[in-house]
Amino acid sequence: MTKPTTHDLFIGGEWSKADNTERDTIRNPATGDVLAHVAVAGESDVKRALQTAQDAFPAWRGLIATDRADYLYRLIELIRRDTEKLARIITSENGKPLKEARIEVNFAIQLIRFAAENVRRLEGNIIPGSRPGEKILIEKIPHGVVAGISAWNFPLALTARKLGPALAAGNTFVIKPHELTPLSTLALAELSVEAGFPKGIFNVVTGGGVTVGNALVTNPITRLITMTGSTPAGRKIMAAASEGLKEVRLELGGKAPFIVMEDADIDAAVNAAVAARFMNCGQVCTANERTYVHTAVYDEFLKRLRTKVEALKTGNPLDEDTDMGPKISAQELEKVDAMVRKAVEQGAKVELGGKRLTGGAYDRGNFYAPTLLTNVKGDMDIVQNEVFGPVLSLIRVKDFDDAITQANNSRYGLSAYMFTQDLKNIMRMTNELNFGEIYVNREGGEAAQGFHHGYGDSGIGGEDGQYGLEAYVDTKTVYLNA
Ligand SMILES: NC(=O)C1=CN([C@@H]2O[C@H](COP(=O)(O)OP(=O)(O)OC[C@H]3O[C@@H](n4cnc5c(N)ncnc54)[C@H](O)[C@@H]3O)[C@@H](O)[C@H]2O)C=CC1
Ligand SMILES: O=C(O)[C@@H](O)[C@@H]1OC[C@H](O)[C@H]1O
Repeated sequence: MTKPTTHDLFIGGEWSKADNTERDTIRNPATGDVLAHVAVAGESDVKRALQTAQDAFPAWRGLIATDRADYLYRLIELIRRDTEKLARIITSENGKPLKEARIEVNFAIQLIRFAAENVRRLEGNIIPGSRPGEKILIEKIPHGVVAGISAWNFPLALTARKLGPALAAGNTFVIKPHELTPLSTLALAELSVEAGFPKGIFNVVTGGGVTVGNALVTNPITRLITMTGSTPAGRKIMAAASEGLKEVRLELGGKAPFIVMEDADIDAAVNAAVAARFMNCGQVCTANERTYVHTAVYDEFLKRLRTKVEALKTGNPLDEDTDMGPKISAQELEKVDAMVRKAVEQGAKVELGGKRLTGGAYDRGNFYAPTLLTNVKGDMDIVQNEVFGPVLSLIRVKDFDDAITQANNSRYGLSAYMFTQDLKNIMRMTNELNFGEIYVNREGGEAAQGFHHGYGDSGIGGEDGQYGLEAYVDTKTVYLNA
């Protein structure tokens, strides 16, 4: 076991002690080992970080877009150089297998790269004026100080997803990583120094949501809040932001349906269903939370699915052949277990797993068995509430209309999946499924150039791609006369 590290806040391009001496203990969810002791910001520290970002704003916005992009390209090079180190930090703090952590580092690079490449395309408009000779210009301008609040499931990529467009567009940025997984964001801060970032454009304040997060949201300096996390926390943030009439972008939970029709390529569908459910121990907002299979292929699908789930190797996430690591925390583990118990009470059948993994190294971490439930019905709690864990619920549907009706019966609206070869079904599903991101004949995984956006309880705003980048700018209209 390596010695725990100690971390201060990152304000004004340097490490800065919090005004109090309190520290959060960060633990490895696979072993329980203490990884680090991290500063807990107080309200005065949050104010200081925001003021520093505010002071850095005029010079940063004054740079031409390509100069701002060049700083981001320098950061990207350093992230690429340190891929292995960053991946190991992600795996230690979050518990995802190292092979997935490497993918996350690359995704972080792609997200920042898209922002750097496309900031020159933040184009405005010139509109004919309402007086002779007049031109009306609508230009895109940065908001000012952007506050990021992120989740623990993709600790580096979620920071990158917000930092890239915020900075590229000329804003300055303060982020609060999740209190369970601040270490990869702090490592990114270290790299920003090496990249020569101007002081104050990127700041990190660590600590809890109700304290540090709320102080970021309510401070008048903050103009835009971009958050990833749970629906209840998103609601609170939106309510708190309303007082200052601030813009919010909230990327919240999901309850993706995964539809398999009778003409689907069954092997491809099974592989994708498993990837979309068990990646990151099921802790993904786009995860396959409800698998709807046409009755004509249900038995065959179940047979092949069972083989695939049984083969998943759960264990030490640092081992190259591990498929699934632990849940992030004991609390999350208990939540999932309680949901499975409730499903069984309501009539579900446990085909595989359905319990915490114990014995040997499992006793030290938050390990849950890859779980397969059948006899699941649409009105069960497990079909309505986000599991965010390694539990695949299989539901039989009688036909296409039944699949669409059941899939749409959710208060969430982020992602949906469908497997079918029939173009008519595909056309109908893409029209009728009430979800912001639909994967046809493939597993999930957003592209940096796409748009990651959900309806209903899944949030408001959206991120990534050109639409996501546009969220980080405001407009200014100029009536131009000589
Ligand atoms: N959209 C997604 O991808 C994610 C969804 N979740 C869902 O949320 C559930 C609970 O996870 P949590 O860690 O408890 O999520 P959470 O929503 O409490 O935390 C997300 C972020 O919001 C901050 N936060 C919480 N309350 C706040 C407040 N009142 N004001 C300002 N900031 C606040 C937290 O400190 C953290 O940085 C999971 O089981 C899962 O269902 C969790 C992580 C990511
Ligand atoms: O928070 C989530 O789970 C999603 O936004 C997630 O972030 C990076 C992954 O690629 C997404 O699915």
